[in-house]
Amino acid sequence: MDTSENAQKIRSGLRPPQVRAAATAPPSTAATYLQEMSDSQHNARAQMTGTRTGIPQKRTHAGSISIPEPKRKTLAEQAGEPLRSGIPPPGAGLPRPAMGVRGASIAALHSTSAATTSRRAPPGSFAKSVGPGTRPPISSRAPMPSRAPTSMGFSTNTRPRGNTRTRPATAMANREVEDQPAQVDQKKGMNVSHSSQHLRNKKSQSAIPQQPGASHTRQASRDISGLNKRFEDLSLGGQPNHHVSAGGQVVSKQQKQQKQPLSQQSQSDVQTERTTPSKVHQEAAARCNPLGPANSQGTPAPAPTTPPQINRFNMACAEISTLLRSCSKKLFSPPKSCSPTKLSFLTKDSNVTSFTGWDVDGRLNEFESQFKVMKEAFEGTMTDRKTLEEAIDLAKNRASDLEQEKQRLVGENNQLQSQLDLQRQENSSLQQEKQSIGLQMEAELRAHKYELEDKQRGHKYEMDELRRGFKGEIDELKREQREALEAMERHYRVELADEQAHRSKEMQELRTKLGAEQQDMSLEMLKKEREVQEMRSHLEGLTLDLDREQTIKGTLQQQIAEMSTTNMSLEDRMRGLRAKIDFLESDNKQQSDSFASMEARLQEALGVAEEARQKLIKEETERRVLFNKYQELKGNIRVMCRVRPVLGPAEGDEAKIAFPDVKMSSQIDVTGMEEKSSLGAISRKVLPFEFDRVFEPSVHNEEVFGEISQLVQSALDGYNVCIFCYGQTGSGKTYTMSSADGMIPRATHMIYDTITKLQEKSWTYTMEGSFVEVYNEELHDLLTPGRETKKLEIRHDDARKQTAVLNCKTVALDSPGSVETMLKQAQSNRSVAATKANERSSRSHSVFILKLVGSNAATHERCEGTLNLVDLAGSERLKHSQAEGDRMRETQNINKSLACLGDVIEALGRGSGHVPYRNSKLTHLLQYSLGGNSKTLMFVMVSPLEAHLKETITSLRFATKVHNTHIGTAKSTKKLGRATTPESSAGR
Ligand SMILES: Nc1ncnc2c1ncn2[C@@H]1O[C@H](COP(=O)(O)OP(=O)(O)OP(=O)(O)O)[C@@H](O)[C@H]1O
Repeated sequence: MDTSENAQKIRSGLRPPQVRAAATAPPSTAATYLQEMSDSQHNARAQMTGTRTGIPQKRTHAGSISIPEPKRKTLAEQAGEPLRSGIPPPGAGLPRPAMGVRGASIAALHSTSAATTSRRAPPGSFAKSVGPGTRPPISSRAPMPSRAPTSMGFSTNTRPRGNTRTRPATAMANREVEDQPAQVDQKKGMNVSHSSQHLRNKKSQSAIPQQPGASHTRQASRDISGLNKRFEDLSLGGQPNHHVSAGGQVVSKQQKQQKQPLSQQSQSDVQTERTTPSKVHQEAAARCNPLGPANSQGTPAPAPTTPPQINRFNMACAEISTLLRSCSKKLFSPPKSCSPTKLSFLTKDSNVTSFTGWDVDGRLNEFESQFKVMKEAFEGTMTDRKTLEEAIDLAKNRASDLEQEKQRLVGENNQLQSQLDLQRQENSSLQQEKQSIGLQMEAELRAHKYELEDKQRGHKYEMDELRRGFKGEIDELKREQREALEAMERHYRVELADEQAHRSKEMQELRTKLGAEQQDMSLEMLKKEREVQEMRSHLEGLTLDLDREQTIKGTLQQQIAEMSTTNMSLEDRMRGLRAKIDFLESDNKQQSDSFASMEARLQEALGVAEEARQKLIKEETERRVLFNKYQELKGNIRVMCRVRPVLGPAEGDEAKIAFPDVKMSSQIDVTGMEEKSSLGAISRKVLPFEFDRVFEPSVHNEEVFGEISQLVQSALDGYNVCIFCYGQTGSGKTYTMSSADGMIPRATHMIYDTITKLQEKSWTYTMEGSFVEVYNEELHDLLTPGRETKKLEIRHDDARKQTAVLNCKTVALDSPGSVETMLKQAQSNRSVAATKANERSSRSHSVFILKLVGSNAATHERCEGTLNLVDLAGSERLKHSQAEGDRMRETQNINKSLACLGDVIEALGRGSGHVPYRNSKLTHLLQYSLGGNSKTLMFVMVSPLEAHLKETITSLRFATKVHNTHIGTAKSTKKLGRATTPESSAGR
């Protein structure tokens, strides 16, 4: 065996022999023993590892095996296997990183050597210790008398059953005692503590069997233990951060963290150094040299707090210790018989005949080479020891400082511990107090709970008592309430019945009253209907009477004509008779007879004529009565409307005025102003107005007068008649009233005609006219020039129901031409008065007063009537006045007079006892022509222009208000000389 092979074995886990043992024991014998012990140990450990755990092994350390161990072959089986020479190449089992031995624990080294030499070795390794040949007899293996018959029996010692002491004292036992904790620690991944190492040393010492060379072994063990102890003390004293493993190897904290890879690295280093044994010395020198190149070779640097020389020294010591331990184990191993060299493990299949025996020389040479290497390393280490003593001293000083710090900390710790004890005592007292309070509270809670339950029971009992008590009271109250309700119900039923009876009685009374009222109303209705029927029948009778009278009149006129004819014939006969008388005078007797007959006939004719005249007068009286009644039936106040024509295009647009009532001509529809609704739509309403007669623009004054001629006749018959023309300026009032063919001339002409005709009936009339103006509530005589006029005063004759104006000129209208003269004079005077105002006619009321006084010589009747033809001021001044001074006064007076006229008409319509005639000059002047026996006609004049539409509507509304007024029945002012009135005449 060469040097490299020895070095390889040293790094693979073979322990260097103990120095003392190596020095004392014979080299050959010691080498043989060591080699045999090592092989046996490897075999036994391999078997032990595989059989003891029985679980899949994993490599937790450099020497651990992580793969399942194959089934252990028996020695007999291994003996039959072919011999395999040499140690398996490194890394044949598991790959191992290349690492140095530094930092690897001794246990790891042990495991590594066991794994590499025994467990991982091929069966041929057993041949090195056992040999492939025939196994020597057991007696030849005297050094292991107490060993188990087979290696399997060794596995029982590996179990922690405490039978290691009873195991036969063999080198295997010693190895077992040393390796087992290390292996366990390796499996746990822990470092072996100082005490455990010390204990193992003791165990190993106690486990050494009494065998030859035991004293040397014990001495060597003590030396190694002492050396380890010194190294460990050195490590502990100089490096607090380092621990000593089971083999005395120093492991830093950083190395702990890198334990696994370091272990693997150490394995790799061992494998590497097998091939280069010369590096051992170099490494040892490097380890001893603090400034050596060890760190530069990738070795993990020690902790910064540890001097590098100390680390290297510790590692070198650990390596030395490892080597010494290996040697000592070899020394301690019991002597064995020579192991067969280069033989396979002995198995049942082994060919025992080929066993060649034990190679003692080879093993001895190997041991010697190892010893030399170890000696050299030891010498180098010892040299380094001296170099590192100073570092050790420093470490000791550091240890002393740390010891002082430790003492201080211990003191503080004791102080804190005492405080902690006090706190604990206090805490315990508080806990006790808490417990006592808790108990007290529980007791109080229980007491309170019991008290509460007692009170609840008491309250429940009281509640039951109260409930029972109240139940009776409630029943009593319910009964009383029920009785009260029943009493109230009876009472209210009685009241309800009374109320119903009372209401029924009232209903009955109301029904009776209502029936009576209905009957009264029915009777009233019947009475009214009868009155209407009577009126109608009376009207019909009057109409028939009128027709009859007219017929009679015609007949009488015819009779008169006939009588006139007869009279003429009679006169002719008289003339003939006179001629005949004359003839008879000549013929006396004959003539006398003819004369007498003729006289008789004449007297008869005169009697008939007188009778006819009397009848005619009587019929005229009856006609007046009937005519007045007819006028009364038509109404004492009438309203007629007249629309003037458009004079030309210069006047502007024409308003939309319609006359829908073609037959009666009593309605006028005026399309009103544009109105804008809330939605913005523009519309115009059609406003209908109804009057007694409506005259279209095409109607002339002649036709208009035909309607008022009856009123003129009434005036001739002795009634007061008032005809107004109301309307805005330019509507045709003056045209209607005072124009050449207006109402005034036509009335006068009619009156003249009528008077002439009435003369036949013994009626003679006197007609006087006056023309006044009401301006600013003052009367002005239009027939008197302005400078000559006097203040006019109104005098009323209540007896005659006539009005006289003092200082007013009255013109006797004895001819038709006198009326035109009067009208022209009035117009002339009005123009003179209007010198300061161009529109005087529009701002004053003109009143033409025509008094008619008639007398009937035949009947001695007398009648006095007044015809008032009034041209009112323009009505538009009512609202549009913005005048000042005189104009404003004019306007105010016009408004006042027109308002008073409306008030008077309204009062007359209501039948009020007081009629405000005196509120204005106009109404005061016309007092006896408005109401009473008077007859009133109002013409509302309407302009056809769109521009005057608003005033037109206003005028029409005013006229409608007047039209709805009914004035009492007119009475004739006729005074007969014999107190004959038309009514009395009619009655007759
Ligand atoms: N029915 C008609 N036919 C023809 N022309 C008429 C008619 N009515 C009125 N006129 C003419 O219209 C004009 C105004 O008429 P008139 O003067 O009568 O109005 P008025 O209201 O009486 O005036 P004022 O109020 O100023 O006295 C006159 O020129 C008149 O000739």
